[in-house]
Amino acid sequence: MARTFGEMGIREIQTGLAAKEFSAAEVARGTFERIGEADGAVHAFLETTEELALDAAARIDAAVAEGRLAEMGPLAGVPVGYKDNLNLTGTHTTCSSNMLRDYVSPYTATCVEKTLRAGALPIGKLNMDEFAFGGSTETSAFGPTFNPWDVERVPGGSSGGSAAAVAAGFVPVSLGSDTGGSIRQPGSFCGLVAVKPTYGVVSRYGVVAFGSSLDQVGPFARSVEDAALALNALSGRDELDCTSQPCDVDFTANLAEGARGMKIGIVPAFMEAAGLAPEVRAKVEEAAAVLQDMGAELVEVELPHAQAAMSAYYVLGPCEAFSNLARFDSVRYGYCDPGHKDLASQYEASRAKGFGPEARRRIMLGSYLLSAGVYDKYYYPAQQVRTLITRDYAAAFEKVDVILSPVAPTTAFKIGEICDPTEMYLADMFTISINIAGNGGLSFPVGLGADTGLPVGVQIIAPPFKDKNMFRAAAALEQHYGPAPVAPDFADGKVGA
Ligand SMILES: NC(=O)C[C@H](N)C(=O)O
Repeated sequence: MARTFGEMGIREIQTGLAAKEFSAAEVARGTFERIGEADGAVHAFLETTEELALDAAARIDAAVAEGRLAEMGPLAGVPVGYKDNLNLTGTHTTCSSNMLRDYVSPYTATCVEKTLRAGALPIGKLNMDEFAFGGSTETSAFGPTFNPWDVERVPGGSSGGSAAAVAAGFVPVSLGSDTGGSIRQPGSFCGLVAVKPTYGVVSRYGVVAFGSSLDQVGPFARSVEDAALALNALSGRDELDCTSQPCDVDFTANLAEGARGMKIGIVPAFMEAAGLAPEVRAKVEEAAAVLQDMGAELVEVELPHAQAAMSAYYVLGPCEAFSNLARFDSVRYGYCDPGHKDLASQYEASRAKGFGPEARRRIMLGSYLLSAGVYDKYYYPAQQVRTLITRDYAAAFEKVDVILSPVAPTTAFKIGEICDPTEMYLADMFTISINIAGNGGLSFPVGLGADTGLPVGVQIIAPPFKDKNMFRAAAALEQHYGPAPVAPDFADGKVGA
């Protein structure tokens, strides 16, 4: 079967549009056709948005007819999918929860709006762990997403649908959100370039909040250039989010510079961490050697407080989630259990039925941790740990341009394999400290693990607002490893053909 549009990269689509080899309407229709044929095996999409995509395509086609394609923006004619915690007017934004099963967005998130203004074709909303709590996309109220590399395995989470849609070749670009690893870990499990920018690079307006001081939106793509182009479209100051920052960086600017002269930090404690699979460790060492061969210098750095990141996150994250999720009270928002005589029992029943077990666990934990007497013992010290971790990174980045580390301790595990929540939390052991400190992290796919034969990512961590450093190092690795392939069973339209 022929190459599908979703398998193409941004440049390939735009070159084809400019040369009139195909129209944007054909790109949109072809994309939905492919999703219709093959998403049954993956379950990446919760909703597709044919009408919106065809409207956007008509605008692109009109511009092509007038020779104005270049004016239509960096994502002109490119199919893009959105995690289902990003609002898009007129579509459901369920956060994969029964609580929001019927919620239809009355407004559009700034990050989504920016992709639309950059010419993207909006393809639909993607499955996720409920309210972004999880590392496997198994907690979705609508059933799990399957990893296109092995459909018996998880795609990672919480942005599992976003990762799977790109890995299966349904779309070249998708957006996810990352609070503790939720872009980078599924990026690693599905073999993609997956970017958690520095906190503040992308506006959070219209993103259903989990941990407001940790959440950040970023792109999934199969090449470093596509991820950089997508971030160019997403980034920048937004008056509607006071934590967003001005950003006039072109993330594609130094992709061709190579690694020569870069200083790459290696954290010995990460490489020795208990639970790190030998095949993942071997891949990180291999990537370090590749960069060294290209003329980069490897420098050991210490992050002495990073081992406390997990404990701090499971205090700060639930506390922020507890307060953010208070709005789903069955009156202002969310599922309302019928037939209750008083408000207290309506609240209780609606929240008990609307939220799944992991969401309830986080809410209860947050409520306990913020209660009088307990607050001082946990929340306050967790904030102090946060400062120490931030200082550790600042000290390390005085010596190096980026830090190279594992993304996740293992490759993708089987659906249903991890039932203990604390074991699931460990999937984020290398990603969480970056959200805590606020700097950027990128997962780059370095091929398949020697033991499991599944994709492995390495994490490239950048100093705050120097995200371009991680793009440069990732582009250098891409010279060696090549861009990420579509998962073999799905490449060239195999599944569903
Ligand atoms: N949203 C995230 O980054 C998720 C992280 N795995 C968590 O469960 O909190």
